[in-house]
Amino acid sequence: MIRTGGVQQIARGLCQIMGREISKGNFNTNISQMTPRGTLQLPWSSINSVRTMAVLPWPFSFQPRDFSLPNSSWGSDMRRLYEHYNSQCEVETDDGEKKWGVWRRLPSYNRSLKYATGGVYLSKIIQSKARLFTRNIREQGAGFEYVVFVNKQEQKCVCVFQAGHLLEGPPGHVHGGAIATMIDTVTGTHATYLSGPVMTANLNINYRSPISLGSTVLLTCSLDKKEGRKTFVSCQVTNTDSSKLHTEATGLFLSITMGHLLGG
Ligand SMILES: CCCCCCCCCC(=O)SCCNC(=O)CCNC(=O)[C@H](O)C(C)(C)COP(=O)(O)OP(=O)(O)OC[C@H]1O[C@@H](n2cnc3c(N)ncnc32)[C@H](O)[C@@H]1OP(=O)(O)O
Repeated sequence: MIRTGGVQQIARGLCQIMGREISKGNFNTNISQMTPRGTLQLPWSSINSVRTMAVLPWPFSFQPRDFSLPNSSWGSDMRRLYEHYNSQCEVETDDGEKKWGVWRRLPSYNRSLKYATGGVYLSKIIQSKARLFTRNIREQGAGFEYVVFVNKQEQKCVCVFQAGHLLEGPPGHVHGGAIATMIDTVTGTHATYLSGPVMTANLNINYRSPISLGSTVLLTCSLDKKEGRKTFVSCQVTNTDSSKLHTEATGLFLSITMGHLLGG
């Protein structure tokens, strides 16, 4: 039996991951939880044992690894596009003051809810070995390497995605299911950022041209409309200079209460 407080804490954790907070049942953007470098100030920083370990860099600490940060497997296109958007997350005013830019980098963990809630309620809803599907391949560069940036002003988000060798479908090219996974992940993240907790109700995907294994592509998502509990998002997957369309998709996301995930 989950107490109401537990459900609220899980919901709050999910929203903190997305840079939002719950206020009297509404979702409000809360950029005050984000540090100047675009990462989230998460509640576990107040937990003593974690704070003690936080001085050590991953993988030598129990601090969760943020998978959206560059690693040695990233190729030049991936790094260049990361820098391009990351440099617009923070701008310097004429008097040298740092201010938020139009983009935010979203951190990415392999067990978002656990880290967001300190793991207190996680064991009651998912197995201890559960991991986020896109973040469960240990070898860097072998699977899904990606980083998501959101632009609240334009209700737009981009994902820079480098497809590793374990995602092969047709020889030398990326599996359609892996592309669908990334589209679901990024459109779902965008819908969550805009509307709070959602689940995918419908995805329509048109594959226009194959994606070479190992290449970097851009997923660009925009909000089409919101109607009550429904958030409609569209997505284009292109090469890095947007001159070639690989895939296009539309998604419908339904807002849910955390009770929906708990089977309520
Ligand atoms: C922090 C890390 C973020 C990572 C992001 C990862 C994103 C990954 C997202 C996912 O993969 S979610 C997993 C895949 N999705 C599912 O498993 C969802 C399974 N389906 C459900 O749980 C329910 O069907 C759903 C929550 C989607 C809707 O059930 P509800 O009972 O809440 O809604 P209901 O069936 O009453 O429908 C509400 C409205 O939506 C409409 N609707 C529902 N499903 C639809 C559908 N498939 N197509 C079109 N319309 C649909 C429905 O007609 C109705 O329209 P009206 O209000 O206008 O009458």
